Amino acid sequence: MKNYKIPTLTIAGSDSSGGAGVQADLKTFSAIGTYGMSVITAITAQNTKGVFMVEDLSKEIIKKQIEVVFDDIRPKSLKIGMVSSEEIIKEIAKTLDKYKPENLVIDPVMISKSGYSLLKPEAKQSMIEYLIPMAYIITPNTPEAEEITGIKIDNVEDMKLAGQKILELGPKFVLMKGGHLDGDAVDILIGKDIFKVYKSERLYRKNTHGTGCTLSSAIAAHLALGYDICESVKRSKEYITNAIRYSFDIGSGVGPVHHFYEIENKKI
Ligand SMILES: Nc1ncnc2c1ncn2[C@@H]1O[C@H](COP(=O)(O)OP(=O)(O)OP(=O)(O)O)[C@@H](O)[C@H]1O
Ligand SMILES: Cc1ncc(CO)c(N)n1
Repeated sequence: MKNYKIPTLTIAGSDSSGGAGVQADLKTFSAIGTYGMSVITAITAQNTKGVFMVEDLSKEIIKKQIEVVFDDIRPKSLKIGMVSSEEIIKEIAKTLDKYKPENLVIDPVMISKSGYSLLKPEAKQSMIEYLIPMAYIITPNTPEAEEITGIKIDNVEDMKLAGQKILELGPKFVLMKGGHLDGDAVDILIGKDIFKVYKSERLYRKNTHGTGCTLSSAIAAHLALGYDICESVKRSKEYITNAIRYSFDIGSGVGPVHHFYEIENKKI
């Protein structure tokens, strides 16, 4: 059930076109029905056609945003999206370590759909070392899982293998996203005693900007509302599938998914 007074937080980059990053996260929190807050790590000059410029914020202002939010409105869940440099990753890990947050969802953002690198290559190792072990759940797509594990992923069997290897890095759960493979959109949830497959039909849509951001923030919102991990992933998978189903043309490139499909399709 929605509860707009339950605080959820995103720590991520800003997408000026509103389809991905912090903007997608806040829309998702609102659509699922929680109170959304944001710590911005970087500004991207981005639209539906691509990413044109990126500027990181200083580690000092990132740290301060986290501290003032936690000291005043402790989130019930949070997600981490774009964190581009080693310096920023270390600062976030150090700052969060003080607060021992529950329900930390990590979306290990590396490359935008349009091919722009959002994580500096040399920062990958610090993400593996400092951030991934803190995660309650991490949600890599297949190229990200390949980068993290070195395993080439061509099918569901490879996804399972890579997922197990990521689990050994320390997160409680791994959700391997299969959106980049052919056929049905199959995601796999792996934990010490959990193995679950979430399958949806593949939707042939042009407008898929922000799918990964939206799924991870939907999981964070559902966890904050008190659903367990399996139910949170199930509901979030349904949400992203419908958001893709009702995605729409805005701008001339890859448009956004529809965060508020439920409201728009409801007869008033
Ligand atoms: N064409 C599709 N039809 C149905 N579901 C899809 C499709 N593409 C992706 N998904 C689902 O959307 C969710 C996000 O997966 P995806 O692999 O696209 O994430 P991502 O690559 O991290 O996204 P982004 O490019 O925004 O970073 C997953 O649940 C995936 O199965
Ligand atoms: C700011 C931002 N974060 C994440 C993504 C996902 O690819 C994006 N395109 N932009």
